[in-house]
Amino acid sequence: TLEMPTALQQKYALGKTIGTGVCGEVKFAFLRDTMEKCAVKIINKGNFKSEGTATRNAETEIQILQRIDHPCLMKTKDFYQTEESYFIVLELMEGGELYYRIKSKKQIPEDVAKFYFYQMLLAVQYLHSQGIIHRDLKPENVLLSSQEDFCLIKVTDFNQSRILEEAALMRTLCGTPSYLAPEVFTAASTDGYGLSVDAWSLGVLLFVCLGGYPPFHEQFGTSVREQVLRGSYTLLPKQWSHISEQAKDLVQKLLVVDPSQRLNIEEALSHDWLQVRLMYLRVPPPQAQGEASELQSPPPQAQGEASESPSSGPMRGLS
Ligand SMILES: C/C(=N\NC(=N)N)c1ccc2[nH]c(C(=O)Nc3ccc4cc[nH]c4c3)cc2c1
Repeated sequence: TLEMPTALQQKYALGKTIGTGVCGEVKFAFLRDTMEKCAVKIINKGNFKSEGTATRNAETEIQILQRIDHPCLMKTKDFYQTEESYFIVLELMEGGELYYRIKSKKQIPEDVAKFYFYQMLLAVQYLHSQGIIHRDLKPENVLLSSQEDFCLIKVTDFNQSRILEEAALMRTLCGTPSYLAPEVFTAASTDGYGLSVDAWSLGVLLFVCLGGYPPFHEQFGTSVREQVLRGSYTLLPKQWSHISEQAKDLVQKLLVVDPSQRLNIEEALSHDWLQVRLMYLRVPPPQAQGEASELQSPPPQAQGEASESPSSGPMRGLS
């Protein structure tokens, strides 16, 4: 059985396991004195093969979890550790993992997928502004705040994340640059690749939300590695025929093999698919020339958008 820190037991009552991952599980819990619900992610140190990287990853992750502050990123409420495990207390996301929402619903309605994807973009835009590459964006690491379709999402699991080693890169650039390879200047981090890896993963996430199946999968013949390296995927008509051209355009501009040609987060946020169009601005058909475009009275709930200009910026209220 798992040895729990007494301090954790005193402060929190732990309940059943609500999620299991590669490196641990998530348990339901509540704060004893306020009965506030939360989730405890238990990360086993033991099953880390190479002692070195794992502990460094975990330390980086804890550092990131305690440092980030954004509505679409999971924040740590408390942290404990024992010899063999880390215990991270987090906000409880009642809707569970996006992974199960996709699994049960197959395809997510396009406007719901847009709402989720917009929040993922804001979360990753914030991470990148903090010099953090997530590197492991997948449906298991996107959590939903409720069972509702239009709910808030939070991105989590920074185990693979890297903080751009500005310092290391600066030290490198201090030396004589004449022997430095070009990619060292362009690499946003010392690992030789940059922020663009997250844009690719977001493309895969958007594909799965809209299409209900993954773009790259071992059942499609060649190895997933081959499919990814070639950027070869198929938009099956059955699933994609009713998806808008703009949504497909955004997916295709993210799933680009050459990172320099791939959309970055800012460009994705400015893509047409994510701009809010005034749904109720009706322009008369061409033959009715001269007639001013009439503005129907907006539906009550859209009141807030009434003031937006037709080419309004991205969805407001979340950024
Ligand atoms: C911080 C972290 N991972 N870090 C590492 N793997 N090193 C992580 C990963 C996955 C996670 N999943 C959750 C989480 O709240 N999951 C979850 C799963 C199922 C249900 C059902 C209702 N609420 C749920 C929440 C928190 C969480 C934190």
